[in-house]
Amino acid sequence: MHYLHAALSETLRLYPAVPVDAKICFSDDTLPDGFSVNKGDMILYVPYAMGRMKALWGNDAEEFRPERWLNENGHYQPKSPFIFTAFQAGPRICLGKDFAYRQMKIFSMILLGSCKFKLNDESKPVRYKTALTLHIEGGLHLRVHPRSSHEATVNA
Ligand code: HEM
Repeated sequence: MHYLHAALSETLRLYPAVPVDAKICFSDDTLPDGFSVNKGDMILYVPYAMGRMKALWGNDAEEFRPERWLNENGHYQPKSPFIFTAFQAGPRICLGKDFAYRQMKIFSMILLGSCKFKLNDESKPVRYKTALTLHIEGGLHLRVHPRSSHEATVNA
């Protein structure tokens, strides 16, 4: 379960469901790095870009590597929500975060435990379309094969 939690976090790090998020300043302020903002300014933070920054994730930032979330005992280690911003951070952090992880785990276990998924066309690159939420351009076309009962038991 630790590895699955890590794999889901790694997926959201590289492909955050909310890739860009806007805020409006309520008052004039100075950010921690000295940058000044004025009342009414719109500020954007970009989880899609932050999830790929080498300064935050190291030189392998663009690699899908769930192990980066695990300690030496294979236990999941959460990152600061100010670094892993897929669910936002601070007092307005996503209220459904734990519920979302639970849903994703239940779906992954049921689907991956009973079926194998392959891209319909391995030669066709999967492209993303950034909008309010992250979409796959044209959808993701898959071939789904049921696992044999033996495989399902071994992998359970
Ligand atoms: C992978 C799934 C999800 C992701 C990536 C996600 C991400 C986010 C983000 C980025 C925000 C901040 C939006 C903003 O204020 O600008 C947010 C807010 C929120 N989310 Fe989620 N969310 C997910 C699933 C859910 C689920 C399943 C629920 C409810 C069951 C939920 C309930 C909420 C609520 C109520 C807020 C508003 C919190 C507030 O403004 O105080 N989310 N979410």
